Amino acid sequence: MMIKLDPDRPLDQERLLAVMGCDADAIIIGGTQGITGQKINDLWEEIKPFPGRKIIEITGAECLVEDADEYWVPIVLNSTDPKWILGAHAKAIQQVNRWNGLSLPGNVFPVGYIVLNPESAVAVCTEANTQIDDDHMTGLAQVGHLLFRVPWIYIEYSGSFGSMDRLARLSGKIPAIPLIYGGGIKRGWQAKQAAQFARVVVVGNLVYESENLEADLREIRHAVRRD
Ligand SMILES: CC(C)=CCC/C(C)=C/CC/C(C)=C/CC/C(C)=C/CC/C(C)=C/CC/C(C)=C/CC/C(C)=C/COP(=O)(O)OP(=O)(O)O
Ligand SMILES: O=P(O)(O)OC[C@@H](O)CO
Repeated sequence: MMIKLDPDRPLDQERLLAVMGCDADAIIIGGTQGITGQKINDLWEEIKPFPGRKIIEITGAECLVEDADEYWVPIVLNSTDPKWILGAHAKAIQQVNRWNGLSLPGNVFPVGYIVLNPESAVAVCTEANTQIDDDHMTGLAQVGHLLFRVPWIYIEYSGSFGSMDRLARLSGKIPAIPLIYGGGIKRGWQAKQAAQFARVVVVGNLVYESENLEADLREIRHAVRRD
């Protein structure tokens, strides 16, 4: 289980402690809307003192904070606008080159998103084609992982619990491709289903909406535990 924190949403101390104490495999900082360097920095400073793996999802040059364990760079494989596949990246990397020379640190990894909830901000922002059929989705995952060598394919239903039948069919066709699932995980049974087909399950909105976050995260953690 990984937890995605949104720099654009306030997180009180109690929630922060529940997140940092729930034995997540990693904490990801990332989001689509209202992201500024200041907000990323503020959240980073809050989570930095805690042990555990911390990942920054880079959606622009302003997201660069130092000392993260990993930096994930999203590529929206089903975007209809090349900007979100490589255009924004080409611009941002030139800016990074100016600060950091021509090489990228070894802990920067692309992540191939397939965005499937048409109502989500990320689908709207990237003009994702969310109406793809199973074969198309499989092809995108294969191109991402086998051809572009993207280490992770992220099945993104952000804001809604997605189709586990689809996820099962996808993972059945391409069992060797490491999948991340995110979207609408609120209960243990949902996380357990998703974890049957995806190596990583991501929890997002629940962090801000749960009325008993510590217990909810414990339930989800327990549901996805593989040992
Ligand atoms: C020294 C040092 C720190 C070095 C680091 C160097 C480094 C990391 C260099 C990277 C350089 C590089 C190539 C950067 C590219 C940056 C860039 C412009 C990427 C574009 C990313 C992209 C496709 C963005 C659009 C889509 C998007 C926002 C994806 C984010 C992930 C996502 C699905 C979020 C969902 O958010 P959420 O808010 O939960 O959901 P809603 O949709 O409901 O809002
Ligand atoms: O906020 P939720 O719907 O849990 O989604 C989590 C994550 O996949 C968002 O990128």
